[in-house]
Order: sequence, then structure tokens, then C-alpha cells
Amino acid sequence: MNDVLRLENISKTYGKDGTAAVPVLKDLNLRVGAGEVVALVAPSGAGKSTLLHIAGLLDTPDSGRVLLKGRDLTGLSDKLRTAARREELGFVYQFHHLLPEFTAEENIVLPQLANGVSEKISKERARDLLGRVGLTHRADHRPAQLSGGEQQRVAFCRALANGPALLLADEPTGNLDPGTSDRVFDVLVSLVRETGLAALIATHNLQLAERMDRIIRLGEGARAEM
Ligand SMILES: Nc1ncnc2c1ncn2[C@@H]1O[C@H](COP(=O)(O)OP(=O)(O)OP(=O)(O)O)[C@@H](O)[C@H]1O
Repeated sequence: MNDVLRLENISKTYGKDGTAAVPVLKDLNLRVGAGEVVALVAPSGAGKSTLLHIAGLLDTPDSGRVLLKGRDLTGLSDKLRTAARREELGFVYQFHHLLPEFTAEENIVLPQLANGVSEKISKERARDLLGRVGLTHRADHRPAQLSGGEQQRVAFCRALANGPALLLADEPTGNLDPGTSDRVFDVLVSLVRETGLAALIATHNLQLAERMDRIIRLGEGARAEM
């Protein structure tokens, strides 16, 4: 299987220069194949956010390589990393981070316009994505007029707006009550599968993790299995 994301021998220690060094990741290896939906399960403090930041090109490891679709991005300039992030990656967080003054549709259109897509195509894509998550009737609503689950579904659409190769999600339904979380999580996994992209989804919820293709556990000693 072609790897969309590959982390090779990643190590990261915080505070190396001071006395209180915190080793977080040590020789970590991880891969996510094309079309694969992978769960990342980690106890609090094991380095889940650190790993997602490194995979998302928001932070750099002390050593090791980050490959996206086979391309080594480890030594790239900030400018090229930003471009790679915009073109190849989609992010979903625990909180939706939608722009409050814009409608659901506009929140999905704006990142496409910023990427040079025409207004017509951007709107068509936004409508298509909103349809896939069952929110066609909420296209013209602002975030404050939407429920928590609806806000998260719009955030999923926005993450996929520019057709990324890889979706990185950090507790994407962690802010919702358990019933809503279950349903909204299923929407996310269906959306990822329909669009055929690869996804690495961090969750504390083992039941949700078990619905994915594979589980990577980040545990004591911060080592993960390939
Ligand atoms: N900038 C930093 N400087 C020093 N230590 C840090 C820094 N950022 C994170 N850490 C420490 O590194 C460890 C891993 O942090 P990280 O945020 O990756 O954990 P996590 O697994 O995402 O935890 P949680 O699930 O609770 O959010 C923690 O012990 C944290 O205190």
C-alpha cells in the first residue's frame, strides 16, 4: 500500500537546553496508507499532540523524518512547509474554530478561495460536502445558529474543502455528549471513506477507535508500532 504519511525514527524532547528536559517521543515509527483510517490512542501526556503537530508540519522533530506521499519534508523551509500544509493536509480539532461572522457554506468556501479556486467551484464543493454530512438545510446558518454536532460537521467539511491527502484530527468529537459524539464520529469516518483520503484520528474513546481500520497506541516510553 502506498503510504500517505510516514514518520521515521522521530524523537522529540522539550526543554533540552534547561535542566527540566521532557523526552516525549523516542524513535517513533508510524505510517498511514492511502485510504486508511487510523486511530491514535494515547494516555494523557504521552505525546499525542506533539505527534500530531509534527505530522501536521506545525512542529519539527529533533531527529527523524516526516514523509508525505513519499516526499521528505523534514528539512524544508517554513514557506514550503506552509505550502505543503495548505495543499496536502486537513485539520479537525476538538473545538470547531469556525469563523463566527460567516455562514456554514462561507466557512467552507473561504479556504478554497484562499487556495485560488473560483467562487463557483468553491460553492459547488461546499454544497456537495454539506450534503454529505446532512447539512444542506443549514448552509446559510452562522455557527452560533448551529448545534455542537452540526458545528463539528461543518468543521469536517472545511477540513476537506481543498481535497487534502491526509486528515489529522485531534479528539474531533471530544466536545460533544456521548450520543452525539458517536453519530458525528460515524459521519466523519464515512466522509473520509467516501472521499478516499487517509486519516489519523486521535481519540481517548476506545469504542470509537475500534471502528477504524487500525489502532496505533502511543504508550509508556512513547513508542508506537508501525
Ligand atoms: N513546550 C513544552 N515544553 C515542555 N514540555 C512540554 C511542552 N509541550 C508539551 N510538553 C510536555 O510533553 C508531554 C507531552 O505533551 P503532549 O501535549 O504531546 O501530550 P498529549 O498526549 O497530547 O496529552 P493530552 O492528551 O493530555 O492533551 C507532556 O508531559 C507535556 O507536559
